[in-house]
Amino acid sequence: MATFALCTRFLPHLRHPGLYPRTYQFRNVPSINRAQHTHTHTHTPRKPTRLKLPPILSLFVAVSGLIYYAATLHISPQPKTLNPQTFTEYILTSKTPVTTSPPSHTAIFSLRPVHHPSQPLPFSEGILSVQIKQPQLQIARSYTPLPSSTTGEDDGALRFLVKREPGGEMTGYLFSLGVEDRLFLRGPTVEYIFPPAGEVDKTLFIAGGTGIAPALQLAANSLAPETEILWAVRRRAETEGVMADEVERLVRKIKGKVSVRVFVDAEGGIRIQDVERGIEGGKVAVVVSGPEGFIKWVAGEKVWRGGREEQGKLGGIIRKVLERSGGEVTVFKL
Ligand SMILES: Cc1cc2nc3c(=O)[nH]c(=O)nc-3n(C[C@H](O)[C@H](O)[C@H](O)COP(=O)(O)OP(=O)(O)OC[C@H]3O[C@@H](n4cnc5c(N)ncnc54)[C@H](O)[C@@H]3O)c2cc1C
Repeated sequence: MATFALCTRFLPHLRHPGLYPRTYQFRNVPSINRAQHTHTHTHTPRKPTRLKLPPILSLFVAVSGLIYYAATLHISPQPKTLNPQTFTEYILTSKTPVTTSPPSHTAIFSLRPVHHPSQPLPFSEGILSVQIKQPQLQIARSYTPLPSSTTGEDDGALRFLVKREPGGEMTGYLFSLGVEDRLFLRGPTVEYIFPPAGEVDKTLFIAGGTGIAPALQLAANSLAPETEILWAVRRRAETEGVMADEVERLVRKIKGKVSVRVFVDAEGGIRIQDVERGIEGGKVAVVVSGPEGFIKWVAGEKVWRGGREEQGKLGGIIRKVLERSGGEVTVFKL
């Protein structure tokens, strides 16, 4: 979430499917969190035996091989359902502004896949994002699916809370689309792996603006016994209308596990005491998500090193709180 200027140009020649064996990718996740399985396999080489074939039979074998190769080119097409390598087709089913009065800069986009997915997305692993393509400019940007609004069968539908950026290349395109228009998505990427059961007593999620989308996704799926969300917004209207419904629905669904507090900038925003109270008592995983400036103010800035975005030093309000009162805390900047 951190970089609103992040831009992924397509490099199709580097995206050979064989190079990406996973059905989803990981980003910004310390490798220590990932299970590594290595197998050692000993093998005694056998003496090679050479097969001698008559010339006519060799020709037959070669031609059959060519025919098989040509045929398999047609029977192994690109996957049709969401995958990290290729873009798959979705249809925009609705585009609902968060509020109409006053008109809001944010809207919830609902998408349905053209091809029914064979398996659900791994929401229980961690916070997932997917990329949406802007076909004219050949760019893609990441967006965070909101938790599912249905309790029935998973039909692969995805919903996104998107803020329209003035002059934004992708959001200008998204907001210009109409219902029934086609979009192209790839992913998912796991942006943050949930701590295993029993590892934390609570998650404190500090979200700015559309950073509420990963906060709700985490609250709906993580194993932490409690999630407290501090949601900072420029205008209260961003938390009303369909977003108020969204938050209320989740709070009802996972009763007692999640609380959401709204902080409006003009009314003072998030204060140091709010963060202090949030990390009191037990082991707390703090996750921060929102625009670059917000992340810097809350937890210090993320840094780019060797073409990769890294966590950077802990700073901002959280550092001040920990220096003042201590605490058993891990911090992750999305
Ligand atoms: C993992 C992840 C998840 C995300 N999830 C969401 C989500 O759920 N919802 C959401 O709304 N966003 C999300 N984002 C942000 C999203 O990916 C886009 O960055 C965002 O929508 C803006 O894209 P854009 O192409 O419209 O804007 P851009 O064209 O990238 O522009 C962004 C802003 O910068 C300004 N700008 C651009 N270039 C310059 C320049 N050279 N000089 C000065 N100003 C400039 C533009 O005017 C605009 O105001 C996520 C990002 C990440 C990395």
